[in-house]
Amino acid sequence: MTEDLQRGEGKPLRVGVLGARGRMGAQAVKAVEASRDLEVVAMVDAGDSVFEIADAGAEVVIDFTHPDVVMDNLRFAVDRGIHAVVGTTGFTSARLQTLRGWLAAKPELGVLIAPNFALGAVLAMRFAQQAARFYESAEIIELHHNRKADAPSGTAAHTAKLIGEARSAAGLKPGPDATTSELDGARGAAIDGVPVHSVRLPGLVAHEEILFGADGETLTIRHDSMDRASFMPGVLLGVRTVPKRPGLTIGLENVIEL
Ligand SMILES: NC(=O)C1=CN([C@@H]2O[C@H](COP(=O)(O)OP(=O)(O)OC[C@H]3O[C@@H](n4cnc5c(N)ncnc54)[C@H](O)[C@@H]3O)[C@@H](O)[C@H]2O)C=CC1
Ligand SMILES: O=C(O)C1=N[C@H](C(=O)O)C[C@H](O)C1
Repeated sequence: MTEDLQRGEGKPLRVGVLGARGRMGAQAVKAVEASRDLEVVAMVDAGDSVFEIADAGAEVVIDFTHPDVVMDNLRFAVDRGIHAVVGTTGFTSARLQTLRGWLAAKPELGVLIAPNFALGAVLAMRFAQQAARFYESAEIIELHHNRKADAPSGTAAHTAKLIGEARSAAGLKPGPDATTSELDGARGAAIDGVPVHSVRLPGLVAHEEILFGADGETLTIRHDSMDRASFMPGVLLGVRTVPKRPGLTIGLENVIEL
């Protein structure tokens, strides 16, 4: 059965891409264009008018832009009743609260925010969440290309939050750590009690290592995206699913149902 028939409409879903000339946006445009059941109707980047998205009749918008502009983009999409699939980072709990408020006025609308669209990264986060209750001590190292705008990565921040929540649910506190003298930044940034270390190097794409330690053993969970192609199946799944998922969904794991 073709994807068109699966949608039961025979008409491709109309997609607008924000950040269309960026590293991720450009790949997303290609991936959507290669899908028979989807159609790119607007490509918008910095300096273009966001109104092009609405004027073109986009039903879903994909956002891979910048943490500084993503909330304005979402405000625009929600106001105009356009579903959104968001890969851009920078979602604090205050931002998510604001977004939930906007969506309350549009109960039919779906917004999916995924810290990472790569299947392996989603699995790594899930495995880390499962391991967290068995280990008091955990640290994260995230490694990315040197053009990345933000640190730590959205994926690392989300992973740390999942570990923190799993530990609290199990009644665990962060494990003993005798280091009392340190150069600023040497132990990374603490997120929910988990130290997160960021590496930026040309040659890298997107990588994460989650390390757990206990007496006499360590457990390392590692994921590597060597190519941005790794994100595209997740992005396409998000685009096809979001019109059927009203409200705010955070994390691709809720769409794949691991
Ligand atoms: N969730 C995921 O799986 C992934 C998320 N990301 C995130 O996606 C975001 C973008 O990453 P890259 O593509 O590597 O960055 P990039 O810098 O290559 O692309 C961003 C693009 O957005 C454009 N832009 C800036 N302001 C805009 C606006 N107001 N309207 C439309 N376009 C605008 C820029 O001109 C640029 O072309 C980052 O936050 C990054 O962390 C990146 C890879 C995977
Ligand atoms: O900027 C990137 O490249 C990536 N950003 C996302 C993040 O911050 O977690 C996802 C992935 O790590 C690639």
